[in-house]
Amino acid sequence: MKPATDSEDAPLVAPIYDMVVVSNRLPVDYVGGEGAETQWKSSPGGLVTALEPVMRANDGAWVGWAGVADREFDPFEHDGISIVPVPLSADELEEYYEGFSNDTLWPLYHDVIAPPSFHREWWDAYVTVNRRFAEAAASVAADGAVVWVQDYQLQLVPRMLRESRPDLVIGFFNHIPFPAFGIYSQLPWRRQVVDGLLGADVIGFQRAADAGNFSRAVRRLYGYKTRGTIVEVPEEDGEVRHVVARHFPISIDAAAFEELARKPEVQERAREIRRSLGDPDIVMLGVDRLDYTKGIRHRMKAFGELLRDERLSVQQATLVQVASPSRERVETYRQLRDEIELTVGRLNGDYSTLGHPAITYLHHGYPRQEMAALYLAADVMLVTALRDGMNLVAKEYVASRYDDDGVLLLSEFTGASDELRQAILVNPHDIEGLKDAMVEAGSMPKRERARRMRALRKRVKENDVANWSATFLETLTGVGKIAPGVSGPLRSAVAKLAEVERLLVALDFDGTLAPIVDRPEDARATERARAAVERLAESDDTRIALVSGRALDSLKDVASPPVAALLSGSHGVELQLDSGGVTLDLRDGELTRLEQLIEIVEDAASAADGAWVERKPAGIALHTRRLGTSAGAALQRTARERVEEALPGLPTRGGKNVLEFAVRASDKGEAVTRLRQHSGADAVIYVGDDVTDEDAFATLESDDVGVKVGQGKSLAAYRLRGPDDVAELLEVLAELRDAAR
Ligand SMILES: O=P(O)(O)OC[C@H]1O[C@H](O[C@H]2O[C@H](CO)[C@@H](O)[C@H](O)[C@H]2O)[C@H](O)[C@@H](O)[C@@H]1O
Ligand SMILES: O=c1ccn([C@@H]2O[C@H](COP(=O)(O)OP(=O)(O)O)[C@@H](O)[C@H]2O)c(=O)[nH]1
Repeated sequence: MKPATDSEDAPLVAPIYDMVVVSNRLPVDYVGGEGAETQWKSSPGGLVTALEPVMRANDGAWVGWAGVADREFDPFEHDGISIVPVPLSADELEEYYEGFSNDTLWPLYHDVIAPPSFHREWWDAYVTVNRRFAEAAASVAADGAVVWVQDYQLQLVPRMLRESRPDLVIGFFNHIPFPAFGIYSQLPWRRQVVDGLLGADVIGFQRAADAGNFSRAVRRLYGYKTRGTIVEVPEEDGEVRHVVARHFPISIDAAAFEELARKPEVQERAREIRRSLGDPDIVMLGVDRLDYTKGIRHRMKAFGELLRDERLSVQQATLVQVASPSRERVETYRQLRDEIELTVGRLNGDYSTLGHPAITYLHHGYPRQEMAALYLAADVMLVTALRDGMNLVAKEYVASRYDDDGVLLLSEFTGASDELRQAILVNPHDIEGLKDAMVEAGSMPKRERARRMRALRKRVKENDVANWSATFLETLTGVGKIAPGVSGPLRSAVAKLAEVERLLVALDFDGTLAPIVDRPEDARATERARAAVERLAESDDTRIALVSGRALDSLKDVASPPVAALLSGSHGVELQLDSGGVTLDLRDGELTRLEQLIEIVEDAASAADGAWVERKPAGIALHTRRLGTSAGAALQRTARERVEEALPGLPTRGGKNVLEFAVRASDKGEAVTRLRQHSGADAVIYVGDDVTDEDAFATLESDDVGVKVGQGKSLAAYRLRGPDDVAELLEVLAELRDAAR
């Protein structure tokens, strides 16, 4: 690390970074001292744990607060990461961080476990500090850079950035829950906060339920339309901006944790920890920031009652509780510390014997290596949070247990419980249930422990932190390398989908089942894709639908779909459902417009060699693939201008080397909605490659799966490279569905 100095001049920054992360905390906190090595220590909490590997992999800048008031630091480099410190005064620290962030938003967003305080001067400080963070980010972001803002302390930054730097691509990730509207609506500044967030292009949440709560808040406070994961935000210029609000469950560097746990010195340390505890049969472990959301009191109460009722003894079982110091100047946290320490003292006084402590309480923050040793030493990991955005400790425990041993007891109020279903899931408010679960965990047979841990480990490895950031950033920018085949997370999503009773498999054709070719009439699905589609179409509980921009006749010619397939052509204008008929009938005005349209576009196309016009039942498509990029773009511009002049307001839509006009507005989203209704599907998987498929992705709901084929900005959560990988996906789906029956 280069030494950081107090700066006398303005900080040395330049707008050179293509990727900027902005979070309240930097990965290191300034802790004083003179030597370069002793001035900084790692920051607490899961946010830093998760983002550090992401930042190391991207050559970006990390903008944040250095953990100390009234000090300014020049930008510096730490462990390969460019750090841009933002200063906070002592008053701001009190009002923006301890006050509005941790005594207003934190309790409010965690279901008012503690009462939130609302103070107008705290809000003013929050606005001022958010503006400072936005300015700092803008000052280092290159033209068109990606800026990824983190967490509840900085919810106004996306809008502030969009206003000052419309060139930026802006993402936001909320690490904590987003509450139900009944709770959120208590916030006096509820409209400003939602507006601040809507400045982002993509807003990420930990759980689908959080994203749902946010969308509801948008509808209730602003009346904006939301479709699936999309919020339609009207802008001042009259345009409608699409903001994605969906869940991206965060994770850890699972391989790094396993590697740490496999080190002989870590294993020796784990044995040493057990010996120091008097070698009991069962070591129970809790690791948390000392926070009232973590349910530390509930777990101690349950453990104390088990000792009292002699369902456990201290010779048999001991509890190690790491409670790392957190937000110590906030009154609720001080009170909590007193209460916990009183409880520990009482329980130890009542139940400990020499050499057999009831509770070993450690009010310290430990380095990662010690954490890994603790995880290995623990037979039972207790995660009893009353509400927690994710809880990375649960995932770290699983990642460390390469021996397939250990039991995870996990609160259903953590984000982690959405994924870690093979844990013993508990409601920590139910003390009797919690006690039973603790006894069950302590006495679980080895074979059962191994079965559960294997399944948990598979899940954590499949969705690690690299996958989390890649998925978020791909949604944000549409770029990134797509790995070959069906990725682990997509496979997991499909496995979940395979279990629903009625499934709709909706597929685009060109570029998805069939490789793109120069002459549209030559397109054919690959043999493998066709076989997989036919296999899926054989069962009554799975409906196949082809959703194409092509006219229905042309689709039938090239796709030869299975008899049972539902069909949608001309971007949702034509539908062929089970009754066999095609729904489309143009009114007189539409027919006249269609004739005019054909004349204009055919005339424009006749001037360009290689241009090709396709007539559709309710429109026309101008294909420019054979013209080359600039000539194609010029022809499209001319056609667009001439149509706009003669038929103003006619719906148009650009695709890959194609420009389409329609006399009736419809899109693939409407088609999917109609197909969903018709098939009575409980869930939908939609796979498509073109920009016109984005309308379909926009209608998907939280239990659905959207798969974008190829590169490009997309609302879909998953990616595949091309038709061969689509075929593989459909084969996997067919197999899992057969297995689920
Ligand atoms: O910075 P502090 O005030 O000391 O607090 C530490 C961090 O705590 C919170 O962590 C959250 O993020 C984790 C990773 O996504 C997640 O697993 C956990 O459930 C959350 O509570 C907070 O959100 C961070 O901003 C703080 O830095
Ligand atoms: O003494 C400690 C206690 C916790 N942690 C780390 O802090 C993070 C806590 O993240 P979590 O999501 O569980 O909760 P948060 O504190 O962010 O609310 C995890 O990576 C822990 O390994 C740590 O390094 N040392």
